[in-house]
Amino acid sequence: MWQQDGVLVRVPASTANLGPGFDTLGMALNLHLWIAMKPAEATVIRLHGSELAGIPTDESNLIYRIAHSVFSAAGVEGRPLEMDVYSDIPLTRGLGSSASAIIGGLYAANALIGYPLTQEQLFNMATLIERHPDNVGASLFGGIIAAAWDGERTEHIRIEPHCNLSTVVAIPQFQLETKLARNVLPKQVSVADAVFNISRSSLLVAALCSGQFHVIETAMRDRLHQPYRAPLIPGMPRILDEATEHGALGVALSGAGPTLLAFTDKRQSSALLVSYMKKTFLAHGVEAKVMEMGISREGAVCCGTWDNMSSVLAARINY
Ligand SMILES: Nc1ncnc2c1ncn2[C@@H]1O[C@H](COP(=O)(O)OP(=O)(O)OP(=O)(O)O)[C@@H](O)[C@H]1O
Ligand SMILES: N[C@@H](CCO)C(=O)O
Repeated sequence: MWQQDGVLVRVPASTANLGPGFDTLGMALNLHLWIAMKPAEATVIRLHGSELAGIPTDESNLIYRIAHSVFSAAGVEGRPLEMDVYSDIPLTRGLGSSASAIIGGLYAANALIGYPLTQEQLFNMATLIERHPDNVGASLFGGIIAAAWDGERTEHIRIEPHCNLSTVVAIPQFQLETKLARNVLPKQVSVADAVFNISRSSLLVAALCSGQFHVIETAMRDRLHQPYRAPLIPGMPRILDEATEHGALGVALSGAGPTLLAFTDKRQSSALLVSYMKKTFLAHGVEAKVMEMGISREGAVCCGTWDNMSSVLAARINY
């Protein structure tokens, strides 16, 4: 049952909420985490690239612990693992790094023992760990995900992204932990704010399904989390107000932030938007990497065996 040659798994980053769909909407992005995993005599974890600084390389490693939860859920006796991990996804920026690690650990371990668990089981396990289904759903299934979680089970529908839809992301150089950005949220909201978000979120899903881009500006507005998180991110209110004047279809905080994500139409240049977001963040004292980023239609995939990791590393960091 164990794949002795090991597995190589690739998982996309993700953006959550898309404005009004707090803890509900997620979308996969073209930035990736790679995990090579195989059974070994003793545990060895090697991290590659500059994005994983500070992540533990002993058995407290999140991916390692998650892999063992799969063996236990599948009724398989756990074994030590040799793992190589490389990531393009910056940590604690609102691009779903923790969700990609959770999905990567679940998916790689399940592949390593011959796929005893279904995708739905992996999704339920991932949501239980992350406590909301938006990022993990997007990383697992790719595309755009609308999901609901009742504390045990998740239901989701995957929406195929429209062929003309793309994004620009502005990634500030500072970190913001999701835990901190959730702690600033109110415990209760008004009916007026709840209705505001339900209407925008419904409109956004309809727009994404039907390709009616003209409503995205209105449909990405939010009153449940962005106003409370804005003081943590200098420049955010101005960019949310003005980005559509510079070519964005709509704009929102990506996940818990600090990254901002704008939807764009591929048929139009996004150069003006990129320079506007960069300059505006800078005017508020924030260095940010701003770039066009495609939507990943593919979720987590097994893309080879252990040996194939060397070519991933050679291509990504010139080993
Ligand atoms: N590849 C990885 N391996 C192990 N742990 C990871 C990995 N990627 C992320 N993590 C853990 O997840 C933490 C970041 O999670 P956090 O939820 O704060 O941010 P995020 O997932 O990047 O952002 P968001 O949830 O807003 O999209 C890291 O500090 C680290 O503990
Ligand atoms: N929906 C989550 C995404 C970040 O993990 C939030 O906004 O807190």
